[in-house]
Amino acid sequence: GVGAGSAAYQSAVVTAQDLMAGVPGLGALAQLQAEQLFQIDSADFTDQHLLQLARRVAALCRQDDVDAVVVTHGTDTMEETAYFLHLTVPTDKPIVLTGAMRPGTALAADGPANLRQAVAVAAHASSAGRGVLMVMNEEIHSGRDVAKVHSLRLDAFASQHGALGLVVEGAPRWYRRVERPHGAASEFDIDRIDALPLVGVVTSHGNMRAEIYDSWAALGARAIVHAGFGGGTVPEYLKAPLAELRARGVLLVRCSRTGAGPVVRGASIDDDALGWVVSDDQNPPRARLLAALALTRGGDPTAVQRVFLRY
Ligand SMILES: NC(=O)CC[C@H](N)C(=O)O
Repeated sequence: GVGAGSAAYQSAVVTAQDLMAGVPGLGALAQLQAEQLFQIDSADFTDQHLLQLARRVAALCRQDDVDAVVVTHGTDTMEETAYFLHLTVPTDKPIVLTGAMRPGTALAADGPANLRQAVAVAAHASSAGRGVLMVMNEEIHSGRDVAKVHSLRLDAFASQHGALGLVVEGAPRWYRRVERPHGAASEFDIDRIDALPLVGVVTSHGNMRAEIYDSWAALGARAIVHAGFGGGTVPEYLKAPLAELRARGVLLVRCSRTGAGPVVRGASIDDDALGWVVSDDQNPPRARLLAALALTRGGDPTAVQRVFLRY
C-alpha cells in the first residue's frame, strides 16, 4: 500500500460505483447510474481509448433518459480527454470531467468533494450548452482551455483565459462563456471518425536534433506539433530539415512550449512560404488532438490553419 501522502499512490484501484458510494448525499443530487468503461491510469490513454470514450459518451447523450454525463478521470491527461470530447460529441447536455489530486487514502482527499461538485454542476440546468466542463477544486473550467499546471497542489488546474465559473454552495455560478465552437456547432463528430491520424509533439530546448522530427515522420506522422520557445520559434539550424519534411508532406504546427498565449502566423517566420500552420493559443497536447481532427478532413495547410483559428 501507499502512505497517506499525495505523491505516492496507486491509480485505478477504485471502481466508479465505489467512488460514488464514498460521497455522502450524492444520490440526492441526481438519479445516477455508474458505468466502468476503463479502469486505468490516465497516462495509459491512447487514441483508441479516446475514441471509445467519446463514442460511448455521445451514445449516452443521445438517450432520452440521460440528462448529463460525468466522467471520472485521472488528472494527468484529463485536459486532453476534455478537449477531445468538447470538439467531437455533438450535444448540448452537460459533460463534466472530474478527478482527484490526492489519493483516497490521504488525510484530506479531494476526490469525494470534486465528484460531488461535478455531479451538482452536471445536474444543473444552467450547465447545458457550455461545452465540456471540468470541475476541480470548486472551479468550473472549459475543456477548451483547461490545463494541469501543477504536479501536486489541489489547485492544479487553470485556464489561460480564466475559469468559466465557480461551484458556490453546491451550485454553479457562471462568469463567462467560451466563444469558440463546440458540441453540435463543431464540424467534428465522433460518429464519423474511425481513427485519428498520427501526430507527434516535439518540445523545444537548446541543442535540438532534427532526427527526432524525422523519427515521427518515419512512423507515419502526418503532422508534427513543434512546441517552440515563446511565440513558437524555430531555431535557424532546424529550418532547412523542417522545410524538407514539409516537402515530404509532413505538416508542421508551430505552438508554444509555454502552454499559453497565441502563436502568431507570419511573425518572424514566413509560414505562408513554408506551408506551416500556427496553433493559435492551444497548448502542445491539445494542438496534437486538433491537428489530428483537422487531418481527418484532409491535409491542406490552409484548411488546417482555418481549423486552428476557429476552435
Ligand atoms: N492525481 C491523479 O489523478 C494522477 C493519477 C494518475 N496518474 C492518472 O492521471 O490517472
